[in-house]
Amino acid sequence: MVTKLVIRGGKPLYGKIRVSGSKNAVLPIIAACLLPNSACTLEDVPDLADVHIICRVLETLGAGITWLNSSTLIIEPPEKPRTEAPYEFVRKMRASFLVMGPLLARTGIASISLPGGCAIGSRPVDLHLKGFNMLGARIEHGYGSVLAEAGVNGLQGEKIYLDFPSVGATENIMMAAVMAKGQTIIENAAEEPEVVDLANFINAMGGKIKGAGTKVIRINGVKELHGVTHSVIPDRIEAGTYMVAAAITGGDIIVENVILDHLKPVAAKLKEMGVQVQELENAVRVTASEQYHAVDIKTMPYPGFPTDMQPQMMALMTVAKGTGIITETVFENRFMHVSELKRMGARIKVEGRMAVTEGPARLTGAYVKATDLRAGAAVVLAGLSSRGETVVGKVEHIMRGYEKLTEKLKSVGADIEYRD
Ligand SMILES: CC(=O)N[C@H]1[C@@H](OP(=O)(O)OP(=O)(O)OC[C@H]2O[C@@H](n3ccc(=O)[nH]c3=O)[C@H](O)[C@@H]2O)O[C@H](CO)[C@@H](O)[C@@H]1O
Ligand SMILES: C=C(OP(=O)(O)O)C(=O)O
Repeated sequence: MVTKLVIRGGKPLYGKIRVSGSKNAVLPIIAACLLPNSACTLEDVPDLADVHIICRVLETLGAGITWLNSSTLIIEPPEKPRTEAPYEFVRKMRASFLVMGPLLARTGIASISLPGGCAIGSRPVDLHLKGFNMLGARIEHGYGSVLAEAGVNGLQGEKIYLDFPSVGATENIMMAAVMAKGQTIIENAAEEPEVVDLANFINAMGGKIKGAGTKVIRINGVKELHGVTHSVIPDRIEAGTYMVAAAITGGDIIVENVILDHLKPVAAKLKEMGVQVQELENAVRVTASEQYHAVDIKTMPYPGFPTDMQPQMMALMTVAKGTGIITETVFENRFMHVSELKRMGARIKVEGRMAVTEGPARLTGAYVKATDLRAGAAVVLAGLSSRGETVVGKVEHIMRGYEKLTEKLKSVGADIEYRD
């Protein structure tokens, strides 16, 4: 079993990398495959640990899963889904909780283990449950699980205001409401591109969702949905990570299969630091400069700067000149990478939700660990630009979100490999 990544850094990366389909778009889309009355085909599905987990969850609920090839998936919905998603899966991946909305829509009842917190925060699901409750489901907690049950009349459309534009709550409520009676309005909804991809998928199946990508989403309930073929959007966070790889190694990479519109805040901050970012057709070229300047970054819900790119940008900031302030507003504990980057020579101080970087630091290889997915990406990026050898432990976190990471990086000249 693979347990670590070994990187011999200091090489500028040159060439082309193709970005895979989005992890965070495909997970809710796979959950939504429980909704229609016939099979769906999903294209550009990334071959990732998280994708295999959600597929196992669907199989447990009675769905049929067939891989046509490494990126095409056929999902046959169960005629009568089972209604329980056990802890075994939810423990491994919080996004398993996204089957609750579709199960409620299909069967009127769902029992899912409560996902605990994780390395980046406590991550409650209160907003998901509040939404289900407003649609008429009774919510009961017990034995580490949550049971949601619609009354005899099924779910009823309602106006739901989210206290925070939660991505998962918006998606889960949208999926629950798609076959409810009447109209559901989600106010202060998440505007992330992954929410839009899910809405497009559901609409192609016959759903009636308007406004996805804005703060107000209107869903008119329909009686049933039918299977379709859908191509998943490119992964904006994977793209952003490779953009930083070009910059931090002093290289020049064309990142292909990119919707640059989804990466506006990342591209803007890279340019502000002095990185050259050139838009191409469905691609972006990122060319390094001699010296970068530190900037201030504040993570926000979309279209703000994505929290999922914060650790990678912090890695780049450590080699930039001057003082930069990174403020994390989305998750309360997303600075686990700081101590790992410091082991590599970075100068960073954390004060509450702010991290202050001082640079430029000359990074050196070290033994570090991937404390979570994007923290792992940050230490890989730092390792690629460091002198000497970096060994990254706990790579299972990285494998959750980066398809063919070593192959892609090797193809642009990196010296990197997974090891047992
Ligand atoms: C699989 C997936 O798509 N994951 C993404 C999704 O996670 P996820 O959907 O879990 O993120 P949310 O937008 O829900 O969470 C944002 C904040 O809201 C809080 N919250 C959320 C729900 C709730 O019921 N109550 C509550 O308080 C969370 O604790 C967190 O502090 O969006 C995050 C924010 O862009 C990304 O970092 C994750 O990569
Ligand atoms: C935090 C992330 O994912 P998840 O919500 O699945 O933990 C991420 O993709 O960076």
